[in-house]
Amino acid sequence: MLAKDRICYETYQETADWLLASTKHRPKVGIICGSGLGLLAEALQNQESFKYANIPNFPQSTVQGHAGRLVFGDLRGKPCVCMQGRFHMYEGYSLAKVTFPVRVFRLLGVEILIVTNAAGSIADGYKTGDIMVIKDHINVPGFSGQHPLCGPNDERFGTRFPSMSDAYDRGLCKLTMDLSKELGCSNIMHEGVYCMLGGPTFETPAEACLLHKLGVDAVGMSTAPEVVVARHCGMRVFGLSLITNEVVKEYGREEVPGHAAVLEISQKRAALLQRLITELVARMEFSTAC
Ligand SMILES: O=P(O)(O)O[C@@H]1C[C@H](O)[C@@H](CO)O1
Ligand code: HPA
Repeated sequence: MLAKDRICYETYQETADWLLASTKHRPKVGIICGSGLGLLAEALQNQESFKYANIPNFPQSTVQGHAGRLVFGDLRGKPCVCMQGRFHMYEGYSLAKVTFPVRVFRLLGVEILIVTNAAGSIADGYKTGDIMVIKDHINVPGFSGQHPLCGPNDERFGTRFPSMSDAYDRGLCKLTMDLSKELGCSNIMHEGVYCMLGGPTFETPAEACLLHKLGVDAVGMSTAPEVVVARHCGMRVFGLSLITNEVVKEYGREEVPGHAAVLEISQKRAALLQRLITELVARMEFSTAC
C-alpha cells in the first residue's frame, strides 16, 4: 500500500468516537450489504441511520444498489450495525478506504462481521438465485500485493502475520446450513469458495475456465479485503454469496452478465437472506454482554 493511502489509528478512532457520541446503540454484529442487498438493513428494529456523507472520514458509495447509509438497530434483541453500501477497489478506492468501516466497527465493539455479496457462479450445479455460505476465499488482488495489510503493521489492531486458515467461522457456517433446513431453503444452499477479482469487468470465458480449474465456486469483486481486516483485528466472520448470474464458460452463449440483472436477482432474494441472517444473529453468542 502506498504511504499516501495509509490511514492512521487516530482517524479510525475519530470516526468511532463520533458515532459513539451520535448514537446510543452499541453494536456487537456488523453487517455489510452486497449489491442490491440493502434491504437486509430494513429488518433492524429501533433503527438509527447516518448517511456516509455526514460521517467524518467515511468514503462515499458510488455504485448503483449501494445506498450509502450506516444503519444501527437490533435483530431479535442483538445490537447490530449495517452498511447499506460497501466500497470496491474498482471505484478507485485504496484498500485502506475499502476496509475503513471494518476497523471502525471494531472500535465500536463489534465482535462478529457478516459479509454478503452478489457473485457469479463458477461451480457446476449452482443456479441463479442460489445462496452460498462462504467457507473460504481466494484473494486474487492479494497475490500481487494489492492487500489491505501491506505497509507498517499497527499492533493495536492485530499481529503482523495473521493466519487465514480459519477465516470463516465453522460454527456459524454449520449453524446457517442447519437453519436453512428449518426455513425450508436447504435445496438452494451450498458451501463454497469465493474468489475476489478486481473488476469492474465481468470474466472472459477463458478466465471463467481458469477459475473453475482452481476450485472456485463463485466469483465477485469484493469481500476478501474486508474479511482479512476483520480477522486481523480479531473479529469472527461469516459470509454469504448470492448467486446472481452464471459466469459464461463457453463461447457463443447468448446471455451476457450485467449489473442490472445482478440487482434484480438481489432484490428478489433479499427477503430470504434477511430471514436467514435474522435467525443466525438471534442465535449468536458474544464474549462480552450486550
Ligand atoms: O458489493 P458486491 O460484491 O455485492 O457487488 C458485486 C460485484 C460488483 O460490485 C457488482 C457487479 O454487478 O456486484
Ligand atoms: N463476476 C464478478 N462479479 C460479480 C458477478 C460475476 O459474474 N456477478 C455479481 N458480481
